[in-house]
Amino acid sequence: MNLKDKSLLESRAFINGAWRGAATTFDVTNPATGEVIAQVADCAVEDVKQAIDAAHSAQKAWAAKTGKERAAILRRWFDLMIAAQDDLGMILCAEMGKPLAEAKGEIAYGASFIEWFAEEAKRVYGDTIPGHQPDKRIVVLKQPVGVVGAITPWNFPNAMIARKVAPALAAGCSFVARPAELTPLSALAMAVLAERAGMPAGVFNVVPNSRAAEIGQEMCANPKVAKITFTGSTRVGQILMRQGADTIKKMSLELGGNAPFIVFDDADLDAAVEGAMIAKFRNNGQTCVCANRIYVQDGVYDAFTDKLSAAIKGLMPGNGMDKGVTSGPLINEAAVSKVQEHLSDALSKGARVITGGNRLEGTFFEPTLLADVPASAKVSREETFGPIAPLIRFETEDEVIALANDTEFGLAGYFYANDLSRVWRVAEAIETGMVGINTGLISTEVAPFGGVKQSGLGREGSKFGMDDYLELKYLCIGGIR
Ligand SMILES: NC(=O)C1=CN([C@@H]2O[C@H](COP(=O)(O)OP(=O)(O)OC[C@H]3O[C@@H](n4cnc5c(N)ncnc54)[C@H](OP(=O)(O)O)[C@@H]3O)[C@@H](O)[C@H]2O)C=CC1
Ligand SMILES: O=C(O)[C@H](O)CS(=O)(=O)O
Repeated sequence: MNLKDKSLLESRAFINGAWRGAATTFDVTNPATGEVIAQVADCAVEDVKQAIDAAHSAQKAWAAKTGKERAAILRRWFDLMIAAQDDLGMILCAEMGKPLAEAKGEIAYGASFIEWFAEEAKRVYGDTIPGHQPDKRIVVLKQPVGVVGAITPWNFPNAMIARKVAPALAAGCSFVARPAELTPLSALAMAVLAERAGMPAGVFNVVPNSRAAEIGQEMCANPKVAKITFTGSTRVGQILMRQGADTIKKMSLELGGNAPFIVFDDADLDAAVEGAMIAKFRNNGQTCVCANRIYVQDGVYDAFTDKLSAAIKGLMPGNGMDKGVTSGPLINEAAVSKVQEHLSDALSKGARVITGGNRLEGTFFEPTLLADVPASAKVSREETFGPIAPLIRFETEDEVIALANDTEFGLAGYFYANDLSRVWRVAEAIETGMVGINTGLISTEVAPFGGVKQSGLGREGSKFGMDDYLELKYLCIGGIR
């Protein structure tokens, strides 16, 4: 990697403000080439316990700082991340595979949460409530929950940590981050810059490791951990909830999705195609808010199919470091297998390939458009997490709402329509935490990101994002004469 600042490529753990190796290391490979790009300290449970102890020791002093003092450090961290955007993007592209431009975009997206919550840190307002008796005065305080344990996924190795650590630190919490084994380098680079920003020792800790389950067990069981924040599959979210039950751990969970993307007869088809391309193929289809199934109303089905097919043919899979590349590799063999499973299942149930459908070298896969997909196909019921766009034809609004909601997931949904009454009817009827209306890109730091049903608990980003890291304390003051 041709970095301007080579010190950003860190392979040690960051615990209590110090960099440390471990007894063993694990390899981090570039998914586009298979080359080993780093050998990273493989933290043991004992290391994680020490990180939790450090976070616990540091938290009270961190919370005792004023919101403005915490904000100043977070703001410096933001400034340093933006100044290092090119290097951080290159590290992210190398370990995760997304195209360099998209990786740099993720750095800006992740940094935007740090900027946003640096501002929110000064505005943790409580309440006063009129007393229920003449001598009573009531005040409601908001206080930080304490030590936060975080487990994050490989698909957004910078932004998924930033979206959690920023509100946590702004609220006065301390933080132990365990990044995905596949992509720890972005988290470690964030720690390099946190140290430079003047983050006190123990406030932010990063413990890379190759055995996620044991770290999750420790974080869930350790009484010094007040809260778990997790982004990943619903399966793992369920494991963490079970494990956290014994200590009533607070949980913020951003889990799996199965986003419907609906094109009505009155849609602007060119806008709908543009939105479908973003919602389906951003990060090569490896996002929890990707359009997983595309419903197209009868009257525009053929025209939309032709337009979308033409747009998909313009995508260029390849090494994310190369100019012009629009889609990187899938993250690993398991991801390729899931895509192939969904493809063959759909074809066996009558779907047709309009474009794509082939595995390429390594873990690259052609961006694929399927037509005439039945609602019973796996690709419309399970999260594909890859570059397959399945088209499902529908006739009526009621029919497509029922289809869209027929899933245990409820993270994001999208639809294109211009009739105002229809927009309100569908927006209110769709069972998701977030709805894109005439847009395929909804992720921003200013709005509450999160799902309903089995897509998670809590919200990240926006003014609501602080709530997950704060506790209400009710003061009842009596004897006032
Ligand atoms: N909602 C979202 O934003 C995301 C959803 N997903 C969904 O999850 C599916 C699988 O993706 P994947 O990355 O494998 O997601 P996982 O849920 O398996 O992994 C997410 C994180 O959890 C860790 N983890 C895995 N098992 C455990 C465990 N028992 N206890 C504690 N932590 C654990 C992983 O570690 P490690 O990777 O090191 O094993 C990783 O850091 C995707 O197909 C997609 O459906 C995935 C990513 C993001
Ligand atoms: O985990 C994810 O897929 C992200 O939450 C998607 S987004 O925030 O970049 O939309």
